[in-house]
Amino acid sequence: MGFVALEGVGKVFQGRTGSWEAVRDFTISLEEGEFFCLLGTSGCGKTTVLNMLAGFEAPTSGRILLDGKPVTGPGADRGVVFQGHDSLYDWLTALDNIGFGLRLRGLPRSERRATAERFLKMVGLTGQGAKHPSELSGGMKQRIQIARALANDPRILLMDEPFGALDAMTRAVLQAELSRIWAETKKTVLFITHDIEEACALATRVGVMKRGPGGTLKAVVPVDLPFPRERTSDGFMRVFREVHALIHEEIHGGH
Ligand SMILES: Nc1ncnc2c1ncn2[C@@H]1O[C@H](COP(=O)(O)OP(=O)(O)OP(=O)(O)O)[C@@H](O)[C@H]1O
Repeated sequence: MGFVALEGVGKVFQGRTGSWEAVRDFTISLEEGEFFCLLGTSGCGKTTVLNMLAGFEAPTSGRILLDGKPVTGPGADRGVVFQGHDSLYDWLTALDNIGFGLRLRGLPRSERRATAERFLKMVGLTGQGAKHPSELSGGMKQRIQIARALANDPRILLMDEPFGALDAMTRAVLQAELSRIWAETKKTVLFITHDIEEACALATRVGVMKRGPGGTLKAVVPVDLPFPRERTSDGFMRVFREVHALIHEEIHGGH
């Protein structure tokens, strides 16, 4: 069994207009240290899968195990990074945002500060720690979110389209930074994106989902290319085309 195991996981939401099967029979096993990108068309259930692993939503069928133990709710062993920046606390400085989880865990101020500074540096923002979120650019806020998640030393990083709202240039820079940080920290990452190129640039494996209702894993493509990825290389193009074909079928109705 892998470090993370989703076994026959399903989710049916009960809403005002009836029930909706968001995810059906989703099974995947992730090795420790792997970077798994989950791709799929809008509404196929990607966020629902991530939310269940994060412990924000309970599966209605199947089970989820982290290091052999069932996931029953959120925990410090999982760090979550979202697309928006709303999850940063505006009344705290960037440094205090990074150290927030450490404060909750009761670490002394000096230790918190040293750890927060270390992660501020890791995301390339040394010297910017005294700024508040409203004084930071979108890219900087995403860096702070990543630093905050890492400062808590989670076993796995769960990232839901973290670069989705950024311009193409900032996005490319942050992709490169994340790839470097991943290599440095050896964290396991589950990364959701709509962007095929982003997935092929970052992942050790790309999972493509079938469209909903009842979104499920359709195929897993290993990306056996060295880092940093050369996006114009033949190998990259080959993987890109393979993933693109899988997504294309979902958009255009093939099954
Ligand atoms: N709390 C909820 N109650 C009812 N239905 C929900 C709820 N959350 C999600 N859904 C439905 O489940 C399906 C999957 O949603 P989800 O957000 O997981 O998709 P996604 O693949 O992440 O989409 P996107 O790429 O657009 O963010 C959608 O049809 C959505 O409307």
